Amino acid sequence: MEQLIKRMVFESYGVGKYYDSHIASTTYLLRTMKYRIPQMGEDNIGAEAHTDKSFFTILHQNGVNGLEIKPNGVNGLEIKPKNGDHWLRLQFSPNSFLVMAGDACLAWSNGRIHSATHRVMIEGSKERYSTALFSYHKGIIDIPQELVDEQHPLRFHSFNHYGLLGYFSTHHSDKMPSTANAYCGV
Ligand SMILES: O=C(O)CCC(=O)C(=O)O
Ligand SMILES: [Fe+2]
Repeated sequence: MEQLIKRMVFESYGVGKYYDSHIASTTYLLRTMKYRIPQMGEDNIGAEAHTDKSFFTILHQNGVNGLEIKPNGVNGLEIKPKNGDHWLRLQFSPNSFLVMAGDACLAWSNGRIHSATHRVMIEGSKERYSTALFSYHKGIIDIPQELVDEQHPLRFHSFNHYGLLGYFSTHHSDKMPSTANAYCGV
């Protein structure tokens, strides 16, 4: 599924010729999460607000909602609100998968594909389970020159995806909302 979506994205941006070499260097991490019901006195934050550092994340959940997306700054999606400072709770059926762009995709696309800020809030009386497939890239990710033009001046330099992960693990803080900008922003 990740590869199919990547092919669709690459082809829709007219850069399908880079797809094969990109896939050849793609790596994956599969992680399952259990969010238990908060005990008395605990807050209900399952995962703090963040953007993923992956290229893509594909999420599946056990029918218990809780994932919330901050629509602030989303371009071109119909969910753009007048006041972008609230959280949208996602409701997706137990047999669906959610595909989200991460910071590597944001940089690769020269800022055209948004990596949404999201968090997990646990409410109700059912434990939540989710499984996430994160895709990464071995080696350097180049920004396709076709995605740079007068309306979209170069925003990111070529970058090492594992380098971005390392940078995030040593530098992240609430005051630095975009790891991609800090690590490889122009
Ligand atoms: O459990 C979820 O739905 C999301 C988890 C998540 O955002 C993450 O692991 O990066
Ligand atoms: Fe995430």
